[in-house]
Amino acid sequence: MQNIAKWCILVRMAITVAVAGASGYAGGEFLRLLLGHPSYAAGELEIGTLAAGSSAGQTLGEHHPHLLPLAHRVLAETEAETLEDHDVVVLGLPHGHSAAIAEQLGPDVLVVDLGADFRLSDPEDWTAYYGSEHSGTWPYGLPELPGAREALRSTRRVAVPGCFPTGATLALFPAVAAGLVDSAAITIVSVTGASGAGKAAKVPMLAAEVMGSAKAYGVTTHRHTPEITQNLRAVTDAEVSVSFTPVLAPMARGILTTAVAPTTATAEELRAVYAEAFGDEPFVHVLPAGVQPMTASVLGSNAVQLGIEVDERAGRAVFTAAIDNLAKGTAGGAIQSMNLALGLPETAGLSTVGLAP
Ligand SMILES: NC(=O)C1=CN([C@@H]2O[C@H](COP(=O)(O)OP(=O)(O)OC[C@H]3O[C@@H](n4cnc5c(N)ncnc54)[C@H](OP(=O)(O)O)[C@@H]3O)[C@@H](O)[C@H]2O)C=CC1
Ligand SMILES: CC(=O)N[C@@H](CCC(=O)OP(=O)(O)O)C(=O)O
Repeated sequence: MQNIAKWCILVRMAITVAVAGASGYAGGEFLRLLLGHPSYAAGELEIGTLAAGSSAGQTLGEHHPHLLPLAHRVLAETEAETLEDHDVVVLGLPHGHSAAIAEQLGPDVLVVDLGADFRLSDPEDWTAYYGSEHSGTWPYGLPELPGAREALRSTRRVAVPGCFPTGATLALFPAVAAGLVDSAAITIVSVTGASGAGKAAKVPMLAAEVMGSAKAYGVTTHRHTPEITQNLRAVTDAEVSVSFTPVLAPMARGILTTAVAPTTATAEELRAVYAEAFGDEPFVHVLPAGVQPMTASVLGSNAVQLGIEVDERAGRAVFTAAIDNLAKGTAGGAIQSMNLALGLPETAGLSTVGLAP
């Protein structure tokens, strides 16, 4: 699979990509990024079937008027028959819908699942938080996690991380791996924009309800808690316990995570560990001491901005992370993993330049 890109170029065939859930936020953002991908511009990557659910038969332009070059494309039914015969199939479907499609796609097809179905390795966690039977576990699409990049290079199945776990994991794992924080007492609060809920959320997300107000939700029960815990357990033998609270804020995109854990380390010690972990990472930027990340700086980009401070009076490390939930938190992370799995440059089609103000 790694050589698919090379092979396609050699025989002058384009890599074909199908997107299910194309009418949704995540599918739409994946297409936006694909339209800016250098392989698409070079004619080496083609956008094939675009599929949806209730919107099948409508044009993409009715849902994503900003995706002008694809606006005329008619959305197909989401069935294995409409998606097979592509080199890459991206699934931007609600939870629980990916397995039935994926199992009908051949083992040579690179399937990139933007949903949660294949992220968790513990079936009990899955059933406890999602209430259905576990479908399985695929390589996790967070290349910055130790060992993940290597696994992604040789895979034909990718489980793209949840948007909150992306920011929280990157904010915490170097300190947890180095044993510099008490991983049994981690508290995470993430402020998120409304697009995280998907366009299907409708009523609780109407402008009248979201604008001018902020509200915690999923308190003590959010399904990203086991995903964050799983990621941190992968880098330490110490106990890991995470309390996670998301807060809905009146913005369209972006997640600002604040993760706090007891520490006896100094900020300098923590910074040295993060410099080592992320020094060669193209998308993760540790900000200078005293400078705090903000979501506006990363909007539309695949960048992750991290802040690292120690509250010496309280004996706690305070990590902050800003991502765009639809970019690095979903579609950008998916493109990054797709690039790795296809043998393309990892950063192709992905910007680190945000859209501000
Ligand atoms: N939004 C975000 O920030 C993030 C989203 N994700 C994940 O990405 C996936 C998509 O989310 P998002 O785009 O936000 O959601 P949306 O509600 O915006 O889009 C959902 C998409 O799935 C389609 N769909 C819904 N039901 C079915 C069905 N039964 N069969 C086929 N297609 C169906 C919809 O088509 P139609 O409208 O035509 O019915 C639409 O294209 C989810 O698993 C989500 O958890 C992951 C990380 C972040
Ligand atoms: C604002 C909002 O509602 N956000 C969503 C995050 C969705 C997401 O990123 O992740 P999944 O792929 O795991 O659904 C939520 O809290 O459920």
